[in-house]
Amino acid sequence: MNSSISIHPAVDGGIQPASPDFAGGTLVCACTDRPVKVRIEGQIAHNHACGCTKCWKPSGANFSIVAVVPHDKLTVLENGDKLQVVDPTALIQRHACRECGVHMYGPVEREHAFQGLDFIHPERLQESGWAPPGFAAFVSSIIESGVDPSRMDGIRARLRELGLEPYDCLSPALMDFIATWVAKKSGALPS
Ligand SMILES: N[C@@H](CCC(=O)N[C@@H](CSCO)C(=O)NCC(=O)O)C(=O)O
Ligand SMILES: [Zn+2]
Ligand SMILES: [Zn+2]
Repeated sequence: MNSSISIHPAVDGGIQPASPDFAGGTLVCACTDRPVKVRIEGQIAHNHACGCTKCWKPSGANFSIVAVVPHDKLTVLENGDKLQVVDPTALIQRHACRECGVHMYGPVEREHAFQGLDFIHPERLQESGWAPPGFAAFVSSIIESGVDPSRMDGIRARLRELGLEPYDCLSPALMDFIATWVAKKSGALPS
C-alpha cells in the first residue's frame, strides 16, 4: 500500500461503503459564522474523484470528490445569500460560498446529457453513508494544477490500489452516456 500519496482526505484512509439507510443529508460549507446549508434527498449517484481544475478540492488535496443528485432533490436551506457562481460560462454552474470558497452545488441547466443534475461534494455532508467514489476522472488534469508529470505513474497506481480506476476524462460508462445523448440529438441514433 502506498498511502504516502495523498488523493483526498475522504479516501486516503480507505473507502467507506455506502449505508443502505442513507436517505439524504445536509451539505455544510466551511464557515463557522453563518454556514451555507444545502439539503439533498436520497442517495448520491456517479460519485468519483475528479482531478480537474474546476472542481473544488479541500486544501492540499490532489483530487475533488464529486457526485450528482437530481436538481429537484436539492434545496438551499440556510445562508444562500453567501453563494456566488464561480464561472457563469461553464457547463456546471458551481455555486461557491464567497467567504470560505467551498462549492456547494453546481446545476447543469444547459441542454446537455447531464441537464437536470447538480454536482455536489459529498464530503461536505454532515451525515455518513453516502455512496463512495467508483472511479477517478480527469486524472491527467492534476498536472494543470502544478503536479509534476513524473508523479503520475505513482498517483495512478495509488488510485488503482484504492479501487478508483483512473481515466483522463469521465468513465467509459459516462462517456458512452454522453455520446449516446449527442447521437440521439443529431439523429445518428434513433431517439
Ligand atoms: N482539463 C480541464 C478539464 C475540465 C473539465 O472538463 N472538467 C469536467 C469534469 S468536472 C466533474 O467531473 C467537466 O465536465 N467540466 C464541465 C464544467 O466544468 O463546467 C481542467 O482541468 O480544467
Ligand atoms: Zn462558507
Ligand atoms: Zn471536475
